[in-house]
Amino acid sequence: MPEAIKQVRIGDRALPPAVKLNDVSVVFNNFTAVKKADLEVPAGQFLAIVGPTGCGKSTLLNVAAGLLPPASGTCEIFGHPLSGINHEAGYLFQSDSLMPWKTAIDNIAIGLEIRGVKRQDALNQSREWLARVGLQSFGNRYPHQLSGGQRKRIGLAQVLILNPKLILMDEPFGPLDAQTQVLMGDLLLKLWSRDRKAVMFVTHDLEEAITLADRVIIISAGPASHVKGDYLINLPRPRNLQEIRLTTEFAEIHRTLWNDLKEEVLKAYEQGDKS
Ligand SMILES: Nc1ncnc2c1ncn2[C@@H]1O[C@H](COP(=O)(O)OP(=O)(O)OP(=O)(O)O)[C@@H](O)[C@H]1O
Repeated sequence: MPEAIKQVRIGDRALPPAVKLNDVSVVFNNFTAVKKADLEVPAGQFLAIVGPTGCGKSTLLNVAAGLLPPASGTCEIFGHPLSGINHEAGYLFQSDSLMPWKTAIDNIAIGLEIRGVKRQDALNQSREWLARVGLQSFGNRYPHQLSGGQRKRIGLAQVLILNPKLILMDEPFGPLDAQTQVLMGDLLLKLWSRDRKAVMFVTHDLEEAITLADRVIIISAGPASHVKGDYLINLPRPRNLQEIRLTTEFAEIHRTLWNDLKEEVLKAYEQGDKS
């Protein structure tokens, strides 16, 4: 196994993890989507979850978000059992969550206003976030007047302005073209490295997972998915996502993880052929 990765042992850390899934199973009607999954995300860790289509990546994220109660097993957030919505978490999903009738600056400010922050203070903070995501001169535009990548940047600011202790992302850059995906990844890492919140980042893209994350877990093909592989990624930070893909270390990590993932992808295809 290359030096830049190593297998992770779960359960030997001192601080309460941001997320701890213990023996979690999720059942939809009679279909067991996830079976007895164990997973810890330590505070401050950027964790990427990869696996073949339909393996249960979003399901695990939805359990951590408190949107989906497990049929059995437990979910703890920073050491406390989760019941109902996870209020420590901010979410960024594949689809835009911007309000079409509000300008960019108002879309970013809305979460603070809902929390009772005075409008002027919320707008001032929103302006700072517009600058951080490189859109300072786009504050008065409505979502339909922005590109897909610009809308994503507003969405990112909308989440981060609320300063969540945990960030949950479900293929957030999936709909973007390849170049914009890389630029968004660089921006995400730049913002994340300021205060290193815990992140659960779901993606089907192994390259994206390795370049962004401190740790990558591989989920087995469904049904009854579980955590199959768990790897720490010791690539140096700060990272330039375009350049890091060209390194020997990246190639070695990719080869190792792909060997693990490939089998599950093939299983998922076979199951798809039979259905
Ligand atoms: N509400 C639901 N009712 C019934 N089955 C569901 C429901 N939500 C998800 N599933 C099933 O559970 C399994 C896991 O779904 P999930 O969306 O978590 O997979 P995923 O790994 O995120 O997939 P993808 O990469 O394609 O987005 C799939 O077989 C899916 O069809």
